[in-house]
Amino acid sequence: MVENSTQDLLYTIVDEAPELASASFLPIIRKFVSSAGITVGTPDISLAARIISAFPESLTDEQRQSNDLAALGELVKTPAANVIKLPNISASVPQLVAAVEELQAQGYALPDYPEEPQTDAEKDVRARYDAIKGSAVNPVLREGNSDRRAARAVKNYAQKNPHSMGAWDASSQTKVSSMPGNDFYANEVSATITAAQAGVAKIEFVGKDGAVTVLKGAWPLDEGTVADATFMSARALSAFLAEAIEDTKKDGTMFSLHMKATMMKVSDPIIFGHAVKAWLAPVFEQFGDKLDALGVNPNSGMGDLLDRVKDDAEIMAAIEAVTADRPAMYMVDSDKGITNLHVPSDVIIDASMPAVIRAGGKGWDGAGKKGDTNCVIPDRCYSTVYDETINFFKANGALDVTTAGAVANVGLMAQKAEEYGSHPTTFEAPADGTIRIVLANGETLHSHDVEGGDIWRSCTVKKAPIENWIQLAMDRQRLTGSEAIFWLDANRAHDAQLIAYVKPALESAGVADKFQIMAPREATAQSLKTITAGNDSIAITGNVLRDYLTDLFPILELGTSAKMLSIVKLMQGGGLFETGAGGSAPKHVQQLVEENHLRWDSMGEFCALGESLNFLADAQGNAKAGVLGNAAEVATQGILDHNRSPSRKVGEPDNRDSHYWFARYWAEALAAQSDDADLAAEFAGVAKALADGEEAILAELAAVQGQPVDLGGYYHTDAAKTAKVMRPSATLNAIID
Ligand SMILES: NC(=O)C1=CN([C@@H]2O[C@H](COP(=O)(O)OP(=O)(O)OC[C@H]3O[C@@H](n4cnc5c(N)ncnc54)[C@H](OP(=O)(O)O)[C@@H]3O)[C@@H](O)[C@H]2O)C=CC1
Ligand SMILES: O=C(O)CCC(=O)C(=O)O
Ligand SMILES: [Mg+2]
Repeated sequence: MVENSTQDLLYTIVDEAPELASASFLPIIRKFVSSAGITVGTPDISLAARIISAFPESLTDEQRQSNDLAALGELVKTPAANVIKLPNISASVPQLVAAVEELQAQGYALPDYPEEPQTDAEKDVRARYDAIKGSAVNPVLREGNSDRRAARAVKNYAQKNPHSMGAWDASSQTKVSSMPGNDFYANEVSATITAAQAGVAKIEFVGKDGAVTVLKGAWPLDEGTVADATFMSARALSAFLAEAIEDTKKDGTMFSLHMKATMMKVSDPIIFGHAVKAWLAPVFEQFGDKLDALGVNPNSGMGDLLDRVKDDAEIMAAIEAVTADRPAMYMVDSDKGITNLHVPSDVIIDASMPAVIRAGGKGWDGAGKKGDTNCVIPDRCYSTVYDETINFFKANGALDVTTAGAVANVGLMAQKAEEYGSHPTTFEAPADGTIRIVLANGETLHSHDVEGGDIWRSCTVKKAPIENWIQLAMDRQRLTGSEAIFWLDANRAHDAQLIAYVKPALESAGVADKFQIMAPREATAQSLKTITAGNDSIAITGNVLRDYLTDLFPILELGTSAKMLSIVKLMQGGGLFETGAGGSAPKHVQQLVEENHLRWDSMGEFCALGESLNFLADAQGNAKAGVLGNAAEVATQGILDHNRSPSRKVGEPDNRDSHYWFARYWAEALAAQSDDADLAAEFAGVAKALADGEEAILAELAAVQGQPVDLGGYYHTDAAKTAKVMRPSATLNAIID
């Protein structure tokens, strides 16, 4: 990516819906910013590109691609970084395998994903694929803490144009179920590394026979790092899941499981696998050996399992019998029979729980019927947030969007903070024994007795990111004057260590009276009360709650997290501007392919673009960039004022129409400003052409909808075919190109 790193602005190439949107929007951006001499690079961090770049030796010269993610990971550690980052796929194993198969079918001689690697060569292939799996991009790029909030204009728009919300009533049977104990919450221990303890540590497993296996060596722990260890008992988890299924049946509700198998790529697929086994327990008991022989891995989900056993009538009959006896199950797509347990990447807690809550506590069952659901979230570290939210709405009714205030977030995220950085230090205990952290000085920091199958993990967060996060919180509070709450639980080992950083920092800055420290449950209740009264709150949280709350509150307040401003102030001075707080919306691609309508809302891209251009103006003293940035903000406002966001339904304006309008408002704002006469003169012509072409352009965009389209791939689409689909207006293209 030598070439990208010298560009003024980097706009990432990703996957699925946001990438389709880029096919239409990027040419517009390029045209506008080139007038200010701003160059745009496009580092490719898509799942397909990351796979391709990992196996150069298997590919032809033409097929090979550079490792743009690694280069970008270096760039974000420099003040020069100015990156607009769109959401990308964090792949589960079934998605990774599907992407590899698609590339193979396109002629890429990639190795298969080895399910059970035996030889050294297979182990090497597996290690390369494992590095691509799960949340492999965001932790690399997020070299700063997170500032996510709704721009004022976006919030005003939502209050004036409330989205639909399901009603909540006190008789709702929807609830959250979590383990009573022996989970990550119960077993957590934590310490802050002292100077005497700093150095290269290791994680060891000690068997009952005293034999020591190093699970992770060469593990540097710096002074000031908060280092935790905890585990979830596999036995307790299985018992809990079996009970939760029975309990759901008694309630007459539907069973749903909410977790983050993508970001927590080691622990959560295992937990997910336990749920698959619990659901089909009698089948696993009776046919365990056969299932093994067929290569069934419950962690990959029911979809993979069914695919492997479909020709075995006996097993299929047993599955049918168990299913008939189970409660209803929460569906991802009831029309297609895709259940909650189909693949670990379909139900992702940050998006899935808010969707249930926004709908008034409702999910959809296999018959396509709406109903109450038992939301199973095994671990208690954060489940209390959802439990409290549900209790609040049962007691108070749904949020009134027209008057509600906003919850912004300041999230501790930098340098692979906390749980989301823990996959290299998460292990399934190989047998009964002890797992311990041994420090450079020989001291044992933490030690747990475990049983085979228990999920043990260590999470760390470094000192500089913690201090930067507290500073960012103080800045945001000072700028807004809002209520500000550190969501930290004094009774949780990790949080207690953070509180030991937070309290003295606030006191020495003389602002302790401006902040509160509350456990997640209490903070949830307090924040909901605050926004219900029409006031704002800042949630200052760790990395997991950053993720969860920046979907939960925006989805309740704005109807979607796609409209969020999502700024990562890089610790070395650069800027990373994420677009919205949501994901890559696979359902939107499906709709485009079936009926050529893309309902993806680019509001996140619009907001990020304005921020990035204004950042560039400051960083490079490029006044023209500032003029473009201010005009982009006016255009964003125009989209809101004139209701130009995409509609959900085929035949109505979609994502492409919104890009036309954005270009038009952007050009008009540039023509109208008086800070830069050259830009005003140039864009007066563009604005006129766009206005004159309005009727033709909108007609050309509307004409293509309603028919299926071919993108030449899913994970690795054909660029020419995609451009053809996403840029169907010859009149618009003639103005832009
Ligand atoms: N920053 C990142 O890189 C992130 C990546 N991801 C990845 O994205 C994928 C999908 O994740 P998932 O949990 O399904 O979450 P998504 O946020 O992609 O989808 C959930 C739903 O939110 C709505 N939505 C999200 N974004 C938009 C948008 N811009 N415009 C309109 N509606 C939107 C859609 O609702 P509806 O269908 O009702 O229209 C969508 O189905 C996964 O691979 C995940 O790992 C997830 C989060 C962040
Ligand atoms: O990295 C991921 O897998 C998802 C990121 C995410 O959900 C978020 O940052 O909000
Ligand atoms: Mg998220």
